[in-house]
Amino acid sequence: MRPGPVTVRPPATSANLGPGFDAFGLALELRDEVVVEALPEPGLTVEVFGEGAGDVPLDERHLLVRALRAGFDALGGQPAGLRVTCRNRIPHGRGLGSSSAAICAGLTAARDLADGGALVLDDDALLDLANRIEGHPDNVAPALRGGLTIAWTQQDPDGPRRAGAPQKPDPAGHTVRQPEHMRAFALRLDPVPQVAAVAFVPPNRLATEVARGLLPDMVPHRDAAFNAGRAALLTAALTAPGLSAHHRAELLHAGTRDRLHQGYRAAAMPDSAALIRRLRAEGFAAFVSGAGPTVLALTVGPEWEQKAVGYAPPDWDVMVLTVAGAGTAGGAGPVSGAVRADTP
Ligand SMILES: Nc1ncnc2c1ncn2[C@@H]1O[C@H](COP(=O)(O)OP(=O)(O)O)[C@@H](O)[C@H]1O
Ligand SMILES: N[C@@H](CCOP(=O)(O)O)C(=O)O
Repeated sequence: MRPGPVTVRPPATSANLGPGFDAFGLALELRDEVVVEALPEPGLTVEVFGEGAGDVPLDERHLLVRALRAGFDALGGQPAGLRVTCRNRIPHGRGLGSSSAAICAGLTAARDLADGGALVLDDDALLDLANRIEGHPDNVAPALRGGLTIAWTQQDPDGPRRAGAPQKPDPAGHTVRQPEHMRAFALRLDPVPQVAAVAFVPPNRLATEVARGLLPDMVPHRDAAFNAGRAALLTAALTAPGLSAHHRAELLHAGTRDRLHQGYRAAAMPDSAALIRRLRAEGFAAFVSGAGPTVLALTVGPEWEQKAVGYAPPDWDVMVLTVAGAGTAGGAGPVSGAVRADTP
């Protein structure tokens, strides 16, 4: 174990993007900053500045600490003591992936502090472990890989024998929500550089767990078929080169329609639903970011960004965000994934 400190900067992420429920995710250039140090003396110190300060627990229940512990468990051992400093900018409980950012930051920091960490917990194992903690892969995939990601889970023939996979939930509750044999995978794509996102963040929160509870067990076949087609269209609208801005905006608008989750959740976020209707009527590719209540509009250039910003309700925050890790898909270097770690 190295003492560090290690600094990790996980990005915000927007999941679903309309039709890609639990599959699509986009990394956004809005980052928390976390510094983690392994100490020789026992003890845990957690400091939080910015988002979540005075709100999140400062002990072993802290989400990032739980991820650190799960990471160290997978890597073979815990350090004697830990000091964690969080400077948070990603809003909590708004659908911008704050929990995924914390989980991915914790796991990445644990891996960076462990000698030979990347050999035991490679990028694929890290994604899988992050998904086990978060419970769905669509935020952790872009947080770790950057850009636009399509994530999925499938049965793992190696099951619990696979390196890095926790054998069972440990007594301290270090979280294993996914069934042991379902493994997470992700494909990373690069949206064209003109694409950015305008995030409209309301003052109220909606916990993802609560929003997931609003979804039905079954959906009509025609709705599933509708979403499958729109999801395929959205992938092309985000990544196909050579389209005019006008044509791309039209395809993004059609490609962000959804019938599988937003309608079922609308009653829990009526102001977001109303803003989406307004933006879509003006031609913007607007949808609920993750489980909400943030609204995201995909844009195709500065004029679209400026026009979209004008629709922000008075007491909401509005941010124009570029895609995090854009242009580095498959590339080498510290920003090839979206979580950036600096070790001295
Ligand atoms: N940086 C963080 N540090 C500690 N806990 C966090 C952090 N980010 C998120 N959380 C926990 O996750 C909760 C939000 O998760 P969730 O409901 O999934 O919303 P989000 O869409 O922001 O991910 C917070 O209320 C907090 O308990
Ligand atoms: N697919 C999930 C995404 C949740 O994202 P979050 O940022 O709100 O945690 C869902 O829609 O439940």
